[in-house]
Amino acid sequence: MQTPTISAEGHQLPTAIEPRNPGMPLDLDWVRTAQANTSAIERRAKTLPGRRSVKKDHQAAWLCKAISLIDLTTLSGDDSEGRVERLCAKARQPVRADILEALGMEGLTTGAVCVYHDMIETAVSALKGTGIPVAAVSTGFPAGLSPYHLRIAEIGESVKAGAEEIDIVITRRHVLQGNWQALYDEMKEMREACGDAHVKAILATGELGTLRNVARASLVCMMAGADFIKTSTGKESVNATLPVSLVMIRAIRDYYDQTGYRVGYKPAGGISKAKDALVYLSLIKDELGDRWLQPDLFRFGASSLLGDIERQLEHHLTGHYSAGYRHAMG
Ligand SMILES: O=C[C@H](O)COP(=O)(O)O
Repeated sequence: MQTPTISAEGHQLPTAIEPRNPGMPLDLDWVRTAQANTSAIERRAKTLPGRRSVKKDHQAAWLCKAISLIDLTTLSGDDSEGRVERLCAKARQPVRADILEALGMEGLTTGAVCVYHDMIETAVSALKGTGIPVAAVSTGFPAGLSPYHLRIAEIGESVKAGAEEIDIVITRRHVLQGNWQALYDEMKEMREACGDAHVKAILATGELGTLRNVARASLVCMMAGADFIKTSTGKESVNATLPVSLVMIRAIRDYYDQTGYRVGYKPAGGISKAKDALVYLSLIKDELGDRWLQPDLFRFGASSLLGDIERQLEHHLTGHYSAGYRHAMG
């Protein structure tokens, strides 16, 4: 991979902001013919971690790129204002100042901060003036089984509290029962409730049974206007995986080919190692191209990835990498 160019602000906004995905009528023929060749997908996914695709000279730049794409997350029952303020301080300055200075990356920030509704106001106030958006998980996260009208109302409350991005959870039952109309209607109403806020549709892929269901649910959510599709809440027993990512990324590519609209991708849950983040970036570059390696089209949902990236950047300056990282970097 070539060295990414990162602006002083750390946010690599595209020169021309494109229109958001407006969605389209539900196309059941397209949904029902969407397939996922499980064995081919799994074969390809197995080859990804071993690929040596980032040149050593470019390592630090790619790690900084990964930082700029993190939705720095805390989603715990014991979250407090103090914890969220510390998280926001980390989002504003993700890595030690001397490291950023040595790398010429002053001003680098994470892509966003992601919290529960109750912590939105704290996060908005801690991030004031930085341009870092607050994302809120919503709609009865993580199971999404609270009364429907309350799930819709929760979105409005979070937008009112200052969230610029809303991570909704879909009703898994609609996918498992093949009730694509119900999934479409739900997603569309949630999208509308977000108003100007961007909406990320969490599919909870670990609970959808098959890769084919993942492909179909991805398409339906995009048809209903999702700005991003996201793998997981981080609370399922299986969260982001490479096979699931391949299926979702290819659904995004098909949707772009058919409609001309770019939908973003957010793998989330269990991504905690710098070397894994680099595998994801390389996958996105291969399958979707450089345009998707921007914070408006790609995010990592992660609570502990930043710590490992910071360690690897420290080692970059001293020349001591961990074995796994060295292997991923080639
Ligand atoms: O959306 C983000 C995930 O909940 C974060 O999961 P994680 O704690 O495994 O990084």
